[in-house]
Amino acid sequence: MYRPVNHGYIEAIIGPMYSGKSEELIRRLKRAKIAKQNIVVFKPTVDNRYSKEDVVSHSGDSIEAIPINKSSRIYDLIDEKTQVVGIDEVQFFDEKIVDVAVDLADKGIRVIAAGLDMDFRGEPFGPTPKLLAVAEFVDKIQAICSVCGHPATRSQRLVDGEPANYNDSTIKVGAVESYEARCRKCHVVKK
Ligand SMILES: Nc1ncnc2c1ncn2[C@@H]1O[C@H](COP(=O)(O)OP(=O)(O)O)[C@@H](O)[C@H]1O
Ligand SMILES: Cc1cn([C@H]2C[C@H](O)[C@@H](COP(=O)(O)O)O2)c(=O)[nH]c1=O
Ligand SMILES: [Zn+2]
Repeated sequence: MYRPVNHGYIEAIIGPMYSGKSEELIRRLKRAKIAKQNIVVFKPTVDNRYSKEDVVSHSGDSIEAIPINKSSRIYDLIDEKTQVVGIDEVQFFDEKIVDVAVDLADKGIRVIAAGLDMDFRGEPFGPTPKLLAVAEFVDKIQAICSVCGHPATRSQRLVDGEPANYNDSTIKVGAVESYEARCRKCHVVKK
């Protein structure tokens, strides 16, 4: 039977909240498992929303993951048998996550990273833009705008039901109580 040799590359799955990034990450990782690939999945410790240990989508799909607070920890937690590395919420990692992803791909590992491309202001979020530049494959996916039903590319942060202020802190873990998916036209940031 034909078995391809390991060939490393970086796959990025990006888009706003609720666009299906985690679902797609989980789908690819579960298929890699079916192919008997050795996988290790990471998430940032700050993301304790649905679970501390698992990657969990808004629709309830999940896969076991290792929470870490520093990208270099990945080296301690993989071994020579690791063939696929999954990373969720990549926007929350330090900038070194890009070098780690490149290094793993150079070593023949398939790296699949999912995360927000933009913060609630509609501005590039953390290390995601750099990761896109070095990725072989980028899937930018959309949610459904909660206002008009068109494809949503932005994450609307709401504070007491009102659009958040531009000067709010960038990181605020949350889901439906604080965020909606919106299109460019319906996205509002108070300045
Ligand atoms: N506005 C929306 N647009 C699309 N899907 C939504 C929306 N609100 C909730 N969902 C749900 O979110 C799921 C995607 O969740 P998830 O993979 O966790 O997204 P992401 O990781 O991009 O935030 C969809 O399959 C759907 O069930
Ligand atoms: C837009 C935006 C989001 N966040 C947080 C909110 C959630 O905890 C995650 C995104 O999760 P998802 O899997 O993509 O739904 O990020 C934030 O901290 N700051 C922001 O600007
Ligand atoms: Zn809209």
